Amino acid sequence: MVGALYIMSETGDLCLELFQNDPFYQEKKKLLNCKGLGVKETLSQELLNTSFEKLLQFARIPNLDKVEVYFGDDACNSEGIYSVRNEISALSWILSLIPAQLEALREAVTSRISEVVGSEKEEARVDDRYGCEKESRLLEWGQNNGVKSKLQIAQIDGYGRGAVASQDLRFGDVALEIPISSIISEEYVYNSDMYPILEKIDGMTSETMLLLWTMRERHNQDSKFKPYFDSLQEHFRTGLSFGVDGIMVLHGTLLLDEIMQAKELLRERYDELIHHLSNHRDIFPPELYTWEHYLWACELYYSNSMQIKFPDGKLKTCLIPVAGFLNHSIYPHIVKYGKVDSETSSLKFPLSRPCKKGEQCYLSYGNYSSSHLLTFYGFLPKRDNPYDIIPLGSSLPSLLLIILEITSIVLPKVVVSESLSLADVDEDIENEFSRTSHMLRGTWLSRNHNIFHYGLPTPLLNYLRRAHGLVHHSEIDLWKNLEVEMGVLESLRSTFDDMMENLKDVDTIDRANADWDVKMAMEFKERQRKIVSSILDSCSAGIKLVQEAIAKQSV
Ligand SMILES: C[S@@+](CC[C@H](N)C(=O)[O-])C[C@H]1O[C@@H](n2cnc3c(N)ncnc32)[C@H](O)[C@@H]1O
Repeated sequence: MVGALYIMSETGDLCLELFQNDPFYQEKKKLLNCKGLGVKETLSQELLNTSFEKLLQFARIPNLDKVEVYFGDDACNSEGIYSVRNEISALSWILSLIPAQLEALREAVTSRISEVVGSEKEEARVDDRYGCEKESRLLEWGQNNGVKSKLQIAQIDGYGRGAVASQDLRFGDVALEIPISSIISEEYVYNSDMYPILEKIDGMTSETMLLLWTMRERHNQDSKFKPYFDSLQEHFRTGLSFGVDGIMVLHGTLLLDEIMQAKELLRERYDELIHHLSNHRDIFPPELYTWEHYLWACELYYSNSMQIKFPDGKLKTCLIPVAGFLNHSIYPHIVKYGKVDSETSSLKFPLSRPCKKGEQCYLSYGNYSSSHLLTFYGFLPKRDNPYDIIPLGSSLPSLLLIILEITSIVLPKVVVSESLSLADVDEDIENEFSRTSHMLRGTWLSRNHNIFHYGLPTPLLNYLRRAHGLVHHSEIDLWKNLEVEMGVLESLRSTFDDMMENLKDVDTIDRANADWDVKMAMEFKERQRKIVSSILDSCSAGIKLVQEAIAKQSV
């Protein structure tokens, strides 16, 4: 629940409200205020059909996620759209809450959903040479086991297998429905001979039990899920399977450490598990529990499992036959799918935006960065990923060091607008993002490159200004302290200059003939370079703007 939208019974007016328990309540309140809106708004009954724009403006804000809140209004396009994801969430949120009697309004929202997406349509290039026999067998199994589908499975260029709409699908249509009985969940472990052994192992989680069950069940010729296991890939190509050459290419990126640490952790866990299972060879045959098989199962769960809420309220990690063919997109069709419908005892995948016959139907795996998608899913999104952020925290010690150095060498100089009391200042500081949650991303995603913005995120700039001793409350304070602005931009530029230096490739690799992991690592590094280079360009352009302003002031 991101906020409320309800009809007042006495007047029939529509009420909109941002909930106080929203984790970004203060930031969202500010964003609403910037648009001339309050945290509670009422749209009168008579004006309802004409005040659609106001309704949408409001609805976007409760539906912003952490990254969108952080980059704020600077990332909006000229029509006020923050992102396709946010726009779809806002529109489907409105649609899910406005009552049937407001027919004209419902129609306006539905038609806007199709418009948002109109520009994001992607043709699926189906590779007809691939027979899809295993996939057809799984679909047939699905049909016999109560799966209802409006999707076809095909081999799609650049995606492996994928799901294509077999008819025009509209907002709200259920593309896929899977009965609970066809979902692989922890229940199968509890009913197996493994459970009495596994439950006695300290720290054993239901996820690990299910993983160990899967490793054996995959080879069971009589398994209820045989067509599903047969349809899975022999090898997953995720970051966890990167070879030495691929890893070497990642030198200079934060991803290198992430992958190395993830692999080390998995190896440690495997060694511990094997130690426990070695006394039960009849139930855990050693040939099925090798490191290679364990890594395969981990990659299967990372790239194919879903977290599903069951009617008992429990969140369970599941493997979902047929739904496992849905690929991810930054502009997904299916966003809300994580809850079993207790009336039908099935999991439904409804559309949040239309999908035409023949188009690939995409799911949202989550708002993940490309480094996460590469490590755990083994792909990079086709287009710019707005979640490709460079976090400023423990993973970026050099920048933090500079920030801390700045804090300790510059004498605190507090600039407060006359009209503000000290209490206002404290509240303002507390409401900012905490030091550890600052981030940067490609500055081409911002439309504000003016002085004091530079395409860089405002919360970070404000944090750095404060580290330079400047607490400001209006642009006038910034104009009066242009030397602080200069210091902020120069320290950022110097940090990212170092980062760029580390991202340079030492050797030239023959990309066309390189292995899959080397190619992917090169592509990832190239994207990192593009982001860092845009930050450097913004710093340089900003420094020029500030220099010009200083020169003008001194005339
Ligand atoms: C749940 S499966 C989807 C079906 C998968 N394509 C297959 O052939 O089995 C997830 C895997 O699909 C691939 N995938 C998902 N989304 C993708 C995308 N946008 N681009 C490329 N590959 C994608 C990745 O290999 C990922 O690990």
